[in-house]
Amino acid sequence: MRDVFFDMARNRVISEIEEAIEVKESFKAFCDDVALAAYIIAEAINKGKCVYFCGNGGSAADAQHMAAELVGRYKKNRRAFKAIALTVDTSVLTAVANDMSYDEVFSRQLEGLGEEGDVLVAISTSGKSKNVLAALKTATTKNMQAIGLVGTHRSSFEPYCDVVLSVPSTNTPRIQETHIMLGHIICGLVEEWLCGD
Ligand SMILES: O=C(CO)[C@@H](O)[C@H](O)[C@H](O)[C@H](O)COP(=O)(O)O
Ligand SMILES: [Zn+2]
Repeated sequence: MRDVFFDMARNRVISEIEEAIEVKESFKAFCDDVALAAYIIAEAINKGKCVYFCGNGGSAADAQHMAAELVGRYKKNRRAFKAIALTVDTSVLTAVANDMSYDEVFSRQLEGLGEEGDVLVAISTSGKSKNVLAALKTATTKNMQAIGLVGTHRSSFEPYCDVVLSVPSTNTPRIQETHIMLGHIICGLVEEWLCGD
Protein backbone atom coordinates (compact mmCIF):
# COMPACT_ATOMS: atom_id res chain seq x y z
CA MET A 1 0.00 0.00 0.00
CA ARG A 2 2.77 2.38 1.03
CA ASP A 3 4.65 1.70 -2.24
CA VAL A 4 1.55 2.39 -4.32
CA PHE A 5 1.10 5.72 -2.51
CA PHE A 6 4.75 6.68 -2.99
CA ASP A 7 4.65 5.84 -6.73
CA MET A 8 1.56 8.03 -7.14
CA ALA A 9 2.98 10.82 -4.94
CA ARG A 10 6.39 10.88 -6.64
CA ASN A 11 4.80 11.40 -10.06
CA ARG A 12 2.47 14.07 -8.68
CA VAL A 13 5.29 15.97 -6.98
CA ILE A 14 7.31 16.02 -10.20
CA SER A 15 4.43 17.04 -12.46
CA GLU A 16 3.35 19.83 -10.08
CA ILE A 17 6.90 21.19 -9.88
CA GLU A 18 7.15 21.11 -13.68
CA GLU A 19 3.82 22.93 -14.02
CA ALA A 20 4.89 25.57 -11.47
CA ILE A 21 8.14 26.21 -13.37
CA GLU A 22 6.29 26.46 -16.69
CA VAL A 23 3.73 28.97 -15.38
CA LYS A 24 6.39 31.12 -13.71
CA GLU A 25 8.62 30.96 -16.79
CA SER A 26 5.78 32.15 -19.04
CA PHE A 27 5.67 35.42 -17.09
CA LYS A 28 9.08 36.39 -18.55
CA ALA A 29 7.04 37.82 -21.44
CA PHE A 30 5.60 40.49 -19.11
CA CYS A 31 8.78 42.02 -17.62
CA ASP A 32 7.68 45.57 -18.48
CA ASP A 33 4.37 45.18 -16.65
CA VAL A 34 6.21 43.99 -13.53
CA ALA A 35 8.64 46.91 -13.86
CA LEU A 36 5.70 49.33 -14.16
CA ALA A 37 4.06 47.90 -11.02
CA ALA A 38 7.32 48.31 -9.09
CA TYR A 39 7.83 51.85 -10.43
CA ILE A 40 4.31 52.91 -9.41
CA ILE A 41 4.88 51.59 -5.87
CA ALA A 42 8.38 53.08 -5.57
CA GLU A 43 7.27 56.54 -6.74
CA ALA A 44 4.29 56.50 -4.36
CA ILE A 45 6.47 55.49 -1.39
CA ASN A 46 8.98 58.17 -2.36
CA LYS A 47 6.20 60.76 -2.12
CA GLY A 48 5.16 59.50 1.34
CA LYS A 49 2.07 57.70 0.03
CA CYS A 50 0.73 54.40 1.37
CA VAL A 51 0.53 51.03 -0.41
CA TYR A 52 -2.57 48.97 0.51
CA PHE A 53 -2.97 45.26 -0.23
CA CYS A 54 -6.10 43.08 -0.26
CA GLY A 55 -7.22 39.58 -1.26
CA ASN A 56 -9.09 36.53 0.05
CA GLY A 57 -7.77 33.21 1.43
CA GLY A 58 -4.29 32.50 0.09
CA SER A 59 -4.28 35.95 -1.48
CA ALA A 60 -4.96 37.48 1.97
CA ALA A 61 -1.78 35.74 3.11
CA ASP A 62 0.02 37.16 0.05
CA ALA A 63 -1.33 40.64 0.87
CA GLN A 64 0.06 40.43 4.40
CA HIS A 65 3.32 38.93 3.21
CA MET A 66 3.94 41.76 0.73
CA ALA A 67 2.95 44.51 3.19
CA ALA A 68 5.38 43.00 5.71
CA GLU A 69 8.23 43.05 3.17
CA LEU A 70 7.67 46.79 2.68
CA VAL A 71 7.14 47.80 6.33
CA GLY A 72 9.93 45.61 7.67
CA ARG A 73 12.64 44.63 5.25
CA TYR A 74 13.03 42.54 2.13
CA LYS A 75 16.80 42.18 1.78
CA LYS A 76 18.20 45.53 2.92
CA ASN A 77 18.27 47.25 6.31
CA ARG A 78 16.60 50.56 5.47
CA ARG A 79 13.83 52.94 6.54
CA ALA A 80 10.29 51.57 6.87
CA PHE A 81 7.98 51.96 3.87
CA LYS A 82 4.30 52.86 4.36
CA ALA A 83 2.20 49.75 3.62
CA ILE A 84 -0.96 48.20 5.09
CA ALA A 85 -2.72 44.88 4.43
CA LEU A 86 -6.50 45.39 4.61
CA THR A 87 -6.90 41.74 5.71
CA VAL A 88 -5.61 41.94 9.26
CA ASP A 89 -8.00 43.90 11.50
CA THR A 90 -10.46 41.21 12.58
CA SER A 91 -12.67 43.69 14.43
CA VAL A 92 -13.12 45.84 11.34
CA LEU A 93 -13.50 42.81 9.05
CA THR A 94 -16.13 41.11 11.23
CA ALA A 95 -18.06 44.30 11.99
CA VAL A 96 -18.26 45.39 8.36
CA ALA A 97 -19.11 41.86 7.16
CA ASN A 98 -21.72 41.45 9.91
CA ASP A 99 -23.33 44.91 9.80
CA MET A 100 -22.96 45.73 6.11
CA SER A 101 -21.70 43.09 3.71
CA TYR A 102 -18.63 40.94 3.17
CA ASP A 103 -18.32 42.67 -0.20
CA GLU A 104 -17.43 45.90 1.66
CA VAL A 105 -14.71 44.64 4.04
CA PHE A 106 -11.87 46.18 2.01
CA SER A 107 -13.64 49.10 0.33
CA ARG A 108 -14.91 50.43 3.67
CA GLN A 109 -11.35 50.58 5.03
CA LEU A 110 -10.13 52.38 1.92
CA GLU A 111 -13.05 54.80 2.19
CA GLY A 112 -11.69 55.79 5.61
CA LEU A 113 -7.95 55.53 5.01
CA GLY A 114 -7.19 55.92 1.31
CA GLU A 115 -5.84 59.20 -0.07
CA GLU A 116 -5.07 60.50 -3.54
CA GLY A 117 -1.80 59.05 -4.84
CA ASP A 118 -1.87 56.01 -2.55
CA VAL A 119 -1.63 52.61 -4.26
CA LEU A 120 -3.95 49.59 -3.96
CA VAL A 121 -2.55 46.16 -4.85
CA ALA A 122 -5.65 44.01 -5.48
CA ILE A 123 -5.04 40.25 -5.57
CA SER A 124 -7.54 37.67 -6.88
CA THR A 125 -6.85 34.40 -8.72
CA SER A 126 -10.36 34.40 -10.25
CA GLY A 127 -10.28 38.14 -10.92
CA LYS A 128 -13.92 38.13 -9.80
CA SER A 129 -14.02 38.47 -5.99
CA LYS A 130 -16.62 41.14 -5.22
CA ASN A 131 -14.88 42.61 -2.18
CA VAL A 132 -11.63 43.04 -4.12
CA LEU A 133 -13.48 44.64 -7.05
CA ALA A 134 -15.29 46.97 -4.64
CA ALA A 135 -11.92 48.02 -3.20
CA LEU A 136 -10.69 48.80 -6.73
CA LYS A 137 -13.77 50.93 -7.39
CA THR A 138 -13.22 52.88 -4.16
CA ALA A 139 -9.54 53.35 -5.06
CA THR A 140 -10.63 54.86 -8.38
CA THR A 141 -13.04 57.29 -6.72
CA LYS A 142 -10.23 58.33 -4.34
CA ASN A 143 -7.83 59.00 -7.25
CA MET A 144 -5.53 56.28 -6.01
CA GLN A 145 -3.38 54.17 -8.33
CA ALA A 146 -4.09 50.46 -8.59
CA ILE A 147 -2.20 47.29 -9.49
CA GLY A 148 -4.12 44.07 -10.15
CA LEU A 149 -2.74 40.56 -9.66
CA VAL A 150 -5.05 38.01 -11.31
CA GLY A 151 -5.17 34.74 -13.26
CA THR A 152 -6.41 34.55 -16.83
CA HIS A 153 -9.58 36.60 -16.17
CA ARG A 154 -8.35 40.20 -16.26
CA SER A 155 -11.24 42.12 -17.82
CA SER A 156 -13.10 42.93 -14.56
CA PHE A 157 -9.97 44.51 -13.06
CA GLU A 158 -8.75 46.34 -16.15
CA PRO A 159 -10.99 49.46 -15.99
CA TYR A 160 -9.76 50.22 -12.45
CA CYS A 161 -6.05 49.37 -12.72
CA ASP A 162 -2.94 51.17 -13.95
CA VAL A 163 -1.41 47.76 -14.61
CA VAL A 164 -2.78 44.21 -14.40
CA LEU A 165 -0.38 41.30 -13.89
CA SER A 166 -2.32 38.38 -15.34
CA VAL A 167 -0.90 34.88 -14.78
CA PRO A 168 -1.61 32.59 -17.77
CA SER A 169 -3.01 29.66 -15.77
CA THR A 170 -6.40 28.49 -14.52
CA ASN A 171 -4.89 26.50 -11.63
CA THR A 172 -5.41 28.54 -8.42
CA PRO A 173 -2.30 27.37 -6.50
CA ARG A 174 -0.04 27.94 -9.52
CA ILE A 175 -1.49 31.45 -9.91
CA GLN A 176 -0.91 32.17 -6.20
CA GLU A 177 2.66 30.90 -6.37
CA THR A 178 3.33 33.18 -9.33
CA HIS A 179 1.71 36.12 -7.51
CA ILE A 180 4.03 35.75 -4.53
CA MET A 181 7.02 35.39 -6.87
CA LEU A 182 5.97 38.67 -8.53
CA GLY A 183 5.44 40.25 -5.10
CA HIS A 184 9.00 39.36 -4.09
CA ILE A 185 10.43 40.66 -7.36
CA ILE A 186 8.48 43.92 -6.99
CA CYS A 187 9.56 44.42 -3.35
CA GLY A 188 13.17 43.82 -4.39
CA LEU A 189 12.95 46.36 -7.22
CA VAL A 190 11.33 48.96 -4.94
CA GLU A 191 13.99 48.48 -2.27
CA GLU A 192 16.80 48.62 -4.83
CA TRP A 193 15.41 51.78 -6.47
CA LEU A 194 14.76 53.67 -3.22
CA CYS A 195 17.63 52.38 -1.07
CA GLY A 196 20.23 50.98 -3.48
CA ASP A 197 23.89 51.52 -2.56
O1 LIG B 1 -5.54 29.43 -1.22
C1 LIG B 1 -6.56 29.03 -1.73
C2 LIG B 1 -6.53 28.05 -2.84
O2 LIG B 1 -5.18 27.72 -3.18
C3 LIG B 1 -7.90 29.51 -1.27
O3 LIG B 1 -7.84 29.86 0.10
C4 LIG B 1 -8.37 30.72 -2.10
O4 LIG B 1 -7.47 31.77 -1.89
C5 LIG B 1 -9.79 31.13 -1.69
O5 LIG B 1 -10.69 30.16 -2.18
C6 LIG B 1 -10.21 32.51 -2.19
O6 LIG B 1 -11.48 32.84 -1.67
C7 LIG B 1 -10.22 32.65 -3.71
O7 LIG B 1 -10.47 34.00 -4.05
P1 LIG B 1 -9.96 34.63 -5.42
O8 LIG B 1 -8.50 34.34 -5.55
O9 LIG B 1 -10.77 34.01 -6.52
O10 LIG B 1 -10.23 36.11 -5.29
ZN1 LIG C 1 -3.63 28.41 -1.71
